[in-house]
Amino acid sequence: MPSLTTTTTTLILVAASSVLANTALLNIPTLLQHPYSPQHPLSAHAPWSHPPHCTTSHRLPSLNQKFCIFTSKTTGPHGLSLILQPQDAARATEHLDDSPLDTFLTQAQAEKLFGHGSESPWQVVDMGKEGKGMGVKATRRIKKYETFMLDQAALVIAENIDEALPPQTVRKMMRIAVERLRVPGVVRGMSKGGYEGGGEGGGDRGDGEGDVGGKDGDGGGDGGGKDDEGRLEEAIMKTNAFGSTVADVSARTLFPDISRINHACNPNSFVMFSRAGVSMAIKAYRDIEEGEEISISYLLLGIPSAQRATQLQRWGFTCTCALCSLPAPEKQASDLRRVMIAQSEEKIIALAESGNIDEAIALAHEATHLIADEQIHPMLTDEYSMLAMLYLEKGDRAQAEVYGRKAWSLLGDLGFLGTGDSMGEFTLDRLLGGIGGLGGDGEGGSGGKWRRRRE
Ligand SMILES: C[S@@+](CC[C@H](N)C(=O)[O-])C[C@H]1O[C@@H](n2cnc3c(N)ncnc32)[C@H](O)[C@@H]1O
Repeated sequence: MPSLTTTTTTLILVAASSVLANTALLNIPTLLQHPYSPQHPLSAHAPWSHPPHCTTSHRLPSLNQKFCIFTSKTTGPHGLSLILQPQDAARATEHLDDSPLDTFLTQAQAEKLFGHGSESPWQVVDMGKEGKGMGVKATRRIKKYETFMLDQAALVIAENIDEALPPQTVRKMMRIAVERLRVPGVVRGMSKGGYEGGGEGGGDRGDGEGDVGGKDGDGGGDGGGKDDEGRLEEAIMKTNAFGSTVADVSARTLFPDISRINHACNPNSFVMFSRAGVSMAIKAYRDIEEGEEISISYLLLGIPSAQRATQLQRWGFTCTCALCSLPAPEKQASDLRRVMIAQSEEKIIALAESGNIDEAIALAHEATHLIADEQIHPMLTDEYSMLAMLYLEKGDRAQAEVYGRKAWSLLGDLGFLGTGDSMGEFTLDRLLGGIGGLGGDGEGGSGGKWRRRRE
């Protein structure tokens, strides 16, 4: 099942993790008016607002695995439905109160975005003749590295459910999961190219609270329902969901606002997930002008055009972004640079492992120029970290510090070091310790120490 992927290939040190108690000081935005409450006051199924609706697998090798719909109507702006195995949902409850405000913004940033008199820096608009359906545009100038959009998941579904349950059962569960949200219309409206505002029980199927009445363990099999039941929700998840990890489970996750952002191969923005995987932020890669479309890459940054075209087929459109529309000779040159960047990592590691540190350094510098030419500067975090390691290996600690600092600074700008005070000061040891698998202990290349740990 295709889903959007995050775009960074960087050596991720630590994800945003700070929890700043800043919400009390703010004019709390709608986004946070309904925080998850472990003691759900209205529900006999606390922390859930509905009885879990469960279905058990009759298939090998997932025989007897139970998947249930767990809904908290009061989480986030629209409510949240999880379709997970019960033990995973239980683990997920520990994280559901992760407010995107706390995770992604300092107090000053939150005040700017949501404080008194502030207006949303983005809006969902019909992209008209461009043939992209809806999209998101900036309503004011957005600064490079500004975090300007937050969203909370409305629907999370375990990736492995398709192996355990028949498609019509999965579809029915999606339909019920959406129906149980406080604002089902916010999801259902995504298929019509516009969300008109749902409200309680919005959409065309009512609220559904009494509809399913699913008791835990009802073992409902494929249960009733027309065959086309849930096709709308299935289609929406197919084109709009992000791949993410929730409670250590691979999942498809729907973020109603952020899912409106269209693709560009060299986008102006990128996504960040919260540690819990149920909140998301959009950050600018560069300055964005008022009226400009917000774009993210659905694919890994830096891949050549043929690969991009193949992978984008999953979303059912032909890419016409600036990079895909280059004249043939320029596109070929771009592809060549991208292939060279991709190959450089293995070559640098091979050179380092065989003790050719100067050559490895020269190649890493060359890669930084190619990355700059391709305007995919987030990939520089890898090269700068490599250079820090290589210079350290060479015994040039001063240069190692220079490149280590560049890597640290870029990782911070890209949001990988948390926010505000939680970012901490740069030290080479901290950087290299965070990278883990990269070597550079000054003892020559051996034992695979140059291999990096990828997230
Ligand atoms: C995640 S949704 C984005 C929001 C969507 N445009 C809408 O109306 O809700 C992905 C879908 O948007 C469209 N899309 C996204 N980026 C596009 C692009 N660069 N060119 C054309 N269509 C695009 C495709 O139909 C794709 O399946």
